[in-house]
Amino acid sequence: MVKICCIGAGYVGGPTMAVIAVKCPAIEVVVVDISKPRIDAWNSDKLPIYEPGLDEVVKACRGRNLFFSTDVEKHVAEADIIFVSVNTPTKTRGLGAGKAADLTYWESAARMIADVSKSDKIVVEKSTVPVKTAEAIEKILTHNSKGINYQILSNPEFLAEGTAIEDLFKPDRVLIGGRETPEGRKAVQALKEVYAHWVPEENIITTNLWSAELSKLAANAFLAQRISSVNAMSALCEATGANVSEVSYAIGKDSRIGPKFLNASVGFGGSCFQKDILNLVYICECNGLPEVANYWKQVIKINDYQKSRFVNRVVSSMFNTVSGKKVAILGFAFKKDTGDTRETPAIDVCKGLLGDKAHVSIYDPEVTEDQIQRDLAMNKFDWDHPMHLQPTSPSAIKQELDYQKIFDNMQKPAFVFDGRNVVDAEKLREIGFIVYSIGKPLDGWLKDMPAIA
Ligand SMILES: NC(=O)c1ccc[n+]([C@@H]2O[C@H](COP(=O)([O-])OP(=O)(O)OC[C@H]3O[C@@H](n4cnc5c(N)ncnc54)[C@H](O)[C@@H]3O)[C@@H](O)[C@H]2O)c1
Ligand SMILES: O=c1ccn([C@@H]2O[C@H](COP(=O)(O)OP(=O)(O)O[C@H]3O[C@H](CO)[C@@H](O)[C@H](O)[C@H]3O)[C@@H](O)[C@H]2O)c(=O)[nH]1
Repeated sequence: MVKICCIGAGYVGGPTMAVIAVKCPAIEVVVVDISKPRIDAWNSDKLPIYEPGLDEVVKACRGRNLFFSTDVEKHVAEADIIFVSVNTPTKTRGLGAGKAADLTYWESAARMIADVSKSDKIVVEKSTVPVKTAEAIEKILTHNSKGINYQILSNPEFLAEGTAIEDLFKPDRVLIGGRETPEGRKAVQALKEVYAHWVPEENIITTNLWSAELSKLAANAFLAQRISSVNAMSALCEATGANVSEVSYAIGKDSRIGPKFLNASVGFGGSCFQKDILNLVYICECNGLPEVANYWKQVIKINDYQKSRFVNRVVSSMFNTVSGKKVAILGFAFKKDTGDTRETPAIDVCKGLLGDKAHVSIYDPEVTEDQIQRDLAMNKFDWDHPMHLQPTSPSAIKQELDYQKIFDNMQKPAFVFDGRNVVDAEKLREIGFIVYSIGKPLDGWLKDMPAIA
């Protein structure tokens, strides 16, 4: 029986391994993590992450050929294929701080693999890493190899949160990069055979290591760039009376552009886009390509602009101050169908409003109050380190929450600011609200109160 061990039981490690286990009953899959609470949760009825369809998949194979354990070394030693799916956050200090990927967790996983292995291993990079990381990992492993043969593969993950199970069941493509040597090709083939249990062969792409590593960063950069492009248009729409939804629809009908990822928003969030673009920018700078670095940096600048433009719109429309005013925030995670708050634009919006002394009440059905408190107290980039390294919840910014706000109970004029273009603006206007929708023709009130980002 082939044995797979995945280091890192997070948003990627948990769902990807559960899907491998359910699709390959003859393979034993063990997911290991240094975080005991996380592993306990994977072994309980309340899984540590919320993803539609995940519960069913885990229940179908947990205890059969899918296991979750903190006994990291034992399972790594026994495995034939080791996936490494640990976090690769943005560095907060030292060389490349604020841009480069922090490979501390990756390096310690690699050193541990070198320490405990007694048989040949295929080591798969599942985490998103800078180009050439495989070379560094190879050095760590072979330097301490004790005659063991290691093959490093890059197999980046393209799942999106909220649709992880759907994406894993039917991936647009699976990408596997490996060394162009006989041993490298054999390792690529072994991993290909795992995916071939359910992914059509033509959707499994094989490349060299560096192409696979770079393709992951490039895919995220292209996706984020589309959002920044449409968000940049949304500002122009507001200034001209055009409607961004109509513009998106019209351009998306061009088959060369396509309709997806053209929804204007308060800005993209999530643990990947910003981190991976910053990483790309850093790699460009390190390779003496400042023009290319600046090009991609602009995607993040527009995203920051969009978030502050939204806050400024809120503040300016309420007579240039929200001090003492009650603002209800509906939704805090970075997108629907997830409880993940990493880099959610809601943090920037709430911090902007709190900075102007608003009284903020926040509700999200998938996010705990404790998590929201922690997010609003944390410094930029600190969120993507394992939970046990994060500060515990403070009480300083705790405010009374009130979910009962309806028009009749609100002070007038009453406002709704829609950062996702999800409310029925016309209906709300009929009730009497002043409504701001990103990139849509402005209500008279908002036109008279120009917001400067
Ligand atoms: N979240 C996504 O949607 C997504 C999608 C594609 C790729 N990625 C990439 O996948 C990687 C993991 O992302 P994630 O969202 O799953 O992160 P995560 O923080 O949810 O999970 C990472 C886990 O690794 C564990 N860990 C860290 N060091 C360890 C060690 N030495 N030994 C054992 N366990 C260790 C942590 O405790 C944590 O539980 C990142 O590189 C990310 O960029 C994420
Ligand atoms: O038209 C759109 C589409 C998305 N978003 C926002 O963009 C962010 C990211 O959304 P999405 O890409 O759906 O979720 P992620 O889980 O961050 O997935 C991205 O990041 C993952 C981690 O690398 C990759 O694996 C996925 O392919 C890539 O889509 C969210 O805040 C969305 O609200 C928009 O504002 N407008």
